[in-house]
Amino acid sequence: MVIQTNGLSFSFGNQQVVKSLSLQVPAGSIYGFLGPNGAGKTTTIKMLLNLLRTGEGSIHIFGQELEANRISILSQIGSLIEQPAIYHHLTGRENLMNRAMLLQVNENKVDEMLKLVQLTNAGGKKAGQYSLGMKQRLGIALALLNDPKLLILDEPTNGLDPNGIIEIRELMMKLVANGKTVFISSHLLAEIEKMATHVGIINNGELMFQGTIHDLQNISQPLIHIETDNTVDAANLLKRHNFTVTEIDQDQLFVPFNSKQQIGDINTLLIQNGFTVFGINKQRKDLERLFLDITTKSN
Ligand SMILES: Nc1ncnc2c1ncn2[C@@H]1O[C@H](COP(=O)(O)OP(=O)(O)OP(=O)(O)O)[C@@H](O)[C@H]1O
Repeated sequence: MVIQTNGLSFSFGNQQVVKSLSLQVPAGSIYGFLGPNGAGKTTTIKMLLNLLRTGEGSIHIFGQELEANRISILSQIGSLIEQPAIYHHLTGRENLMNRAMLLQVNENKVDEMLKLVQLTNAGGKKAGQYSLGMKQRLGIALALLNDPKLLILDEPTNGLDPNGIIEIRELMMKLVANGKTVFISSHLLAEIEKMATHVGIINNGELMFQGTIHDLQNISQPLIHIETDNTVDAANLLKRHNFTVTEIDQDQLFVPFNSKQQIGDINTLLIQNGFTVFGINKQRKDLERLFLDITTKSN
């Protein structure tokens, strides 16, 4: 394991914001650390980077205890938390040159990094004029300059447009293909699902799920959302025809999605039985619904 925590906890005053977290991040993974705002992601990340002192529990990175091996461990981690530390009056290339000199990294590495994050053409432009996505990529290039084995990124896609998100995703995949391990936090399930190999889900400081992306897909199966003129009767009809109805309220009901054909079959069945179908469509589970499933399944 590249990161392994055991019973990791942290409190701000008497508010416990991280509760007995046991994270397992395998080498070569893109580990998506998923949770709503305020769940405790940034606090956890700060502990992993030794920016906050661990309350209780232990952190091992690269198989070594963090506090006792702080310098050697941190020198092999690249990180980006909150805003990237960029000088806006310098060009992207100058920002990298600056850091390269500090770290005594060969200048060649600067151009290599610009290329990796697709900023070669914009390298001569002032970083203050970069879009948010370009700034994030420059921040990642800065974090990668000393060739770390592990990259820890806190919500790197926050505020990015869809293109910016795709660029970050592609970059993560490239990094992992080059043998790195990436730990990336987000509050968006859809975003994490598209790039992660492993996922940890945190809510109110507690780890609610940890596993491979396939394990997650098993519990985050999409749903068919159906709106008709009589929800209760429609649900009963579907149940009589062996469809599972997972949720029902006044205006809508949900059936687990299996195939497009199944949507057509349900539509036909409802119409043939005299129902008016206002809407029928495939829907991904949002984080709240997923939490609900995880908690009901583990009870
Ligand atoms: N310096 C601080 N002092 C007191 N409470 C704090 C401090 N920093 C964070 N908290 C609280 O700790 C909890 C967890 O915050 P944290 O920033 O770790 O969550 P997060 O999952 O990263 O959320 P976000 O995505 O909104 O940053 C929140 O309730 C937050 O208000």
